[in-house]
This record gives sequence, C-alpha cells and structure tokens, in this order.
Amino acid sequence: MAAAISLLSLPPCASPRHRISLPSLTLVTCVSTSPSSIRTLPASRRALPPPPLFLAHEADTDGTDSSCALHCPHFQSCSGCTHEYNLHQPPILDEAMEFFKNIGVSNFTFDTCRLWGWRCRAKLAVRGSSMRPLIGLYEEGTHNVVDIPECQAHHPSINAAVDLLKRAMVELNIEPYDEDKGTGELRYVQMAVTTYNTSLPASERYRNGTVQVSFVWNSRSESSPSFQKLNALANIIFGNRWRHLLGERDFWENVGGIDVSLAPSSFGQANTRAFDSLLRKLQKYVPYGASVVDLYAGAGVIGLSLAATRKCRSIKCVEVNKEAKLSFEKTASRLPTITDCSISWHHADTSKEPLSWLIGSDVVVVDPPRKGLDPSLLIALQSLKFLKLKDNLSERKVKIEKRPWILREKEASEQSNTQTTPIESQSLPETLIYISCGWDSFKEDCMSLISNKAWHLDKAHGFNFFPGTKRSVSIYHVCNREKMRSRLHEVHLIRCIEVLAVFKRGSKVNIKRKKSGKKKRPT
Ligand SMILES: C[S@@+](CC[C@H](N)C(=O)[O-])C[C@H]1O[C@@H](n2cnc3c(N)ncnc32)[C@H](O)[C@@H]1O
Repeated sequence: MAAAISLLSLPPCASPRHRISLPSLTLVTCVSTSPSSIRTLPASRRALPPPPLFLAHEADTDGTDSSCALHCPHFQSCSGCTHEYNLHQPPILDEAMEFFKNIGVSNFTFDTCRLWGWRCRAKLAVRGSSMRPLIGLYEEGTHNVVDIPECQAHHPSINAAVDLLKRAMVELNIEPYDEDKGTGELRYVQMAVTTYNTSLPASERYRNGTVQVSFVWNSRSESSPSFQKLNALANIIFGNRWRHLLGERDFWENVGGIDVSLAPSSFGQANTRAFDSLLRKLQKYVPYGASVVDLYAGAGVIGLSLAATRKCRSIKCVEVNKEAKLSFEKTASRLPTITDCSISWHHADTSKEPLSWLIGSDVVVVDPPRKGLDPSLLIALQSLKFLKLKDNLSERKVKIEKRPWILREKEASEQSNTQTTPIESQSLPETLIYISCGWDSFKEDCMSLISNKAWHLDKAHGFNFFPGTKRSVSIYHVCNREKMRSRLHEVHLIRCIEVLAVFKRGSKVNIKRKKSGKKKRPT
C-alpha cells in the first residue's frame, strides 16, 4: 500500500461555503476558513484569562461547575473527551498536588489554560460513504467512527476545514476507507492549525487560525486511478517521503518567543497556547549564559527558544527521529542573530551513552514520550551523585570516543548554525528540567531521581494541555500498512496533566531560620 498525505494551507479569507459552491474542482484547493463563517463559541466560552493559580469558580451543589462545562453535542458518543464538567480542574489535579506536597513542593501551581477550542492538531478517521462521509474519532471501544462536526475541543478552523473536506468528498465522489474490505480512498486526515499570522493584530490571530491538512490515502501506487482524485485533493507521501503539491510549503507557529516550523511528520503539540505558557515558565529556570542539553528534543523547539531568550552558551538538541531535523533547521534559520552560542541538533538515541550528553551541560531538559525516561538515562542522572563525590572532574573516567567511524557518524549527525563549537567545560548539570506528558511515568521517574538524593525537586507546575480528556486515541502514526494497522488499535489511557518539574542536583539543603531575636548591640 502506498499511503498518501496531502497538505493544504488554509488562508483565513473566503468562506468555505462560498468556495464549495463553485462548480469546478477548485474546491480541493479548498479550505479556506473564514472566521466569519465559522461557528465560534460565545465569547464567554471561548477564552478564559489564564488564572494565577486557580480560577475562583462557584461550584453547583453537586460540586460540578457548569461555567466550565464542555457543552458539546458529541459528548459520550465520541471517545475524545471523558469529562463534561469542571474542565478547569482535571480529576488528576488533587492527586498531583498531594504528590508534590508529600515530596516537599508546596507551591505547586496549575495553569488551566484555554478550555475550549484548544486543540490545534487533530488526527481523524474517515469512514461512511462518499455521499455521507463521517470524519471523527472512534466510538468508545469500537471502530465505528463518530462524526464530530461541532467538537468543542477543536480549534474552530479545524471544524470548518472538516466541513469543507466533506463537501469536497461528496463533489469528487471520494470513497472513505472501508476497514472490513480494505477498500476506499481516504482513510485518515490530520488537521494542524497555526495561529501565527503577523499580518493580523495579535488579538485576532488565534481565531483566524490557518489549517494544514494531511491526508492518508489508500492507494497502491501513484498510477492507481484513485490517485487522480488525490491529486485533485492535494499532495502525497510514500513511506516517510512527503511531497508537497499544494498550498504554502512552510507552516509556521510562534511559541516560546520564536517562529517554529512544523512539518507534517514531526512531533507537534496539540495545544499550542498551553505549550507557549509552559515554555515561558521554563525559560525562567534557565540561567543566562547556560550550556543546555535538550533531550528528546523533536525539532528542538525548547532548545531553540532557550537559545533566543536566555543568551545560552551552547544548546544541544538530541532526537532519535531524523525527520525532525528539517524543521529544526528551518526554525533555527529564523532565530534572531545570536552570537557566542553554539547550537546543534544531533540525530541520536538518548538511551545510548547518556552520560556523554550530561557532562559539560549546566542544564538538562528532558521531554520524553509518555513512557517516561529511558532506564539508562535515569541511571546516568542518578550516577551524577557519585561523580560529584569524586569532585575532581579530571580524575573521572569519562569514556572518550576514539573510533573514527563513530566520530564521523557523530559529526555527520550534527547540525550547527554557528561557526565553532567552543571547547566544552567538564561541568556537571546543576538543573534538570523535566517536561512530562505521562503522569504515572513521571511519578516513578521523579521518585527514582530523588530517592538516591542525586536530585531534589525544587519547583513544579501543572498545565491543562488536554482539558476534558483522559485519553488519547492513536489513530495514525506512520504510513506503512502493517505498522498502521497495529497502531490503529492502540488506545492510550492517559491521565492528563502536563508537568514542568525543576530538579536541582544533590539533596535539599534545609536552611534553618535564625531565631528572630533582636541582635544584641555591642556595648
Ligand atoms: C514528547 S516528544 C517531545 C518533542 C519536543 N521536545 C517538542 O516539544 O516538540 C518526545 C520526542 O522524543 C523522541 N524520542 C523518543 N525516544 C527517544 C530516544 N530514545 N532518544 C531520543 N529521542 C527520542 C520522539 O521522537 C519525540 O520527538
């Protein structure tokens, strides 16, 4: 099978209704998402101002808060959201506060973030018929796709783009995929929204989001008859190769103070505004001029935002998916000119020789997948305690790589946008910043880090990245039939809270307060 994906950039201009009514096939260039034509939420429900700690809501007598309710017609039939009330307060919150209090962090904060229209990235299954396509998520425990045209979690531009796509399917007679027969054409669609359009005033950017549309197309080859329809719809991927056919080639968002390039295949946060809040908070914990290693870096958004905002001496981004390199390069190309900062992206597996990434860095940032840190990295982080005990760093036996082919490989995997890499200091990291999207794995990693007193937890902050949800349904990862099939059946049960935790090396020093007696004046 060849799966195809198409990208469409959706400028916020003409109304989709207007476009689709055109008799020709121009509809496939589709998808303009005029804010005026999009059904938007009432202002009171669209965006809440970020609260300092919690919003002071009045709860109903049963403890629910209807002012923070989802009000979605698809709730319960669609598997996307799991709770309808108190979106500002995910069920996991009490447990998180208790956990942090028990390990000595009493000033844990929680940012409720945007409660509706927050999802800027959606992966949706396409089923039904060409005359009545269904585009949405699976019904709980089944493979029946539920149509979710009025999803309240989606950015409104996603709903508008889905609406337009359905009309295009009807007009072009595009068959949705049939799982039982393995027939049909359009199987999945990914919609990603960028809310960064500098031609608009900042206050208008969010609701005028532009959508990038990617299709997963069921076709054996580019010569298949159905492929012509896809060409009419947009552009193509085979395996991991993307071919851009239509719309803007580059897709940009602005988070953490920098412009970020988003390729269809690279990791991207679904809730970009919440991610921005997290990055702004994170930046404050990185001292100016620090050397930073960003592990599990993806396209290096975190590292590059630190490079731009913290005048770092060096930034190393380490990522196993080589597809992310292009986005890194594009993002780096838009950074303001930064002098005296060595910035590099390394195609490497963090779990292999992790100590080599830690030594020489002042700050380690980790943003692992839901399963948490690789065991070897966890061990390396714990082992810093013993390295510190030796104190004299030059005495330490740090394995120096001498094999020429490994050195060459390392060199080739590095991408630097500065001329020289300064001679690395042999310092050990004092700060570890852990960004977690998997609460259970985070707790385990956290306890491992602090239990041998290699690290102590200094600060913790929670972010409401997925209001109203408890799980994420993984419907699309890679465009390979076998892999796709196995991944399609994955339903991750996750308890949703994004955590930013700041660890300091060594055990916590308890500074005892001096007794507040007046000092005797010398007579
Ligand atoms: C949660 S994402 C974070 C991405 C990035 N920090 C961001 O905010 O866009 C986790 C990333 O870790 C990468 N990854 C997973 N296992 C890895 C490993 N062993 N070594 C390096 N990267 C890994 C994944 O490919 C993915 O890009």
